[in-house]
Amino acid sequence: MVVGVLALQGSFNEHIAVLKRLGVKGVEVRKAEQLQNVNSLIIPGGESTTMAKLAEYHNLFPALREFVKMGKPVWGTCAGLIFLADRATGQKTGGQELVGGLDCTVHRNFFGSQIQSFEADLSVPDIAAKEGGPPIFRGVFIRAPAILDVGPGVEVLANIPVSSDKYASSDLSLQGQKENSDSGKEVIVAVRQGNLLATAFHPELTADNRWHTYFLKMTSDVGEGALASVSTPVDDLTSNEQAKNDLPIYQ
Ligand SMILES: NC(=O)CC[C@H](N)C(=O)O
Repeated sequence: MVVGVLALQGSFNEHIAVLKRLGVKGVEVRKAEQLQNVNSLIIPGGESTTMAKLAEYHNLFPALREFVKMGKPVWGTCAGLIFLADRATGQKTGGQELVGGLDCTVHRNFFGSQIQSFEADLSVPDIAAKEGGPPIFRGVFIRAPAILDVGPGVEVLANIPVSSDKYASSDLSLQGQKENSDSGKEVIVAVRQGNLLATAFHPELTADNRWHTYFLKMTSDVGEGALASVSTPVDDLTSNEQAKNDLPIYQ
């Protein structure tokens, strides 16, 4: 199994490091033809406008769309989620080209600027049921997007509560979003739609491999034969501070 990681900009090295930890070959993808040699693709976090400009420059969009249409597994983290969304709000003037395929509306900078980045515990029972370990996952949100609405074919994997002022200023109140049990408001931060997986946060910056092992199983389900044994150590689920400190500052 070979997993491609779009390597135009952003945290592609961190994803490749996790794949290596799991004994899987991760290859940097910068050209359309390289997509022919990978079973699945991770689109990393970074800065989606910059990434889109680079993808346009390298004429990657047609090949990326084709890859999605062929039913190959694609996982977008953060800026990668924005890439996969059919609809985006909060874009820079003129917007940006998207790969699309994921029936949802994403708000590019829902949680605010760089200094409003944060970490939070997320309840993701579906992934824990498949990958083992506790139902709580650490979410590292760096200038993160959020999903404002999803189509009927999209499975919501994780939500996060948001303050009522944030909620009121985001047009969500107009869209009849779900209220959680404490009668607070919440937004969607992880989804799956068939071959597409998307997270608004950065699992590659934690020591918890379960999002990656889940994606590798999506890859082996589609690809050739059984997945080489992939371990899921769940004894140390703390954030990888070093990896986070090494991240470039997104603008
Ligand atoms: N960490 C990230 O990938 C941030 C994404 C950023 N909000 C963007 O628009 O691209």
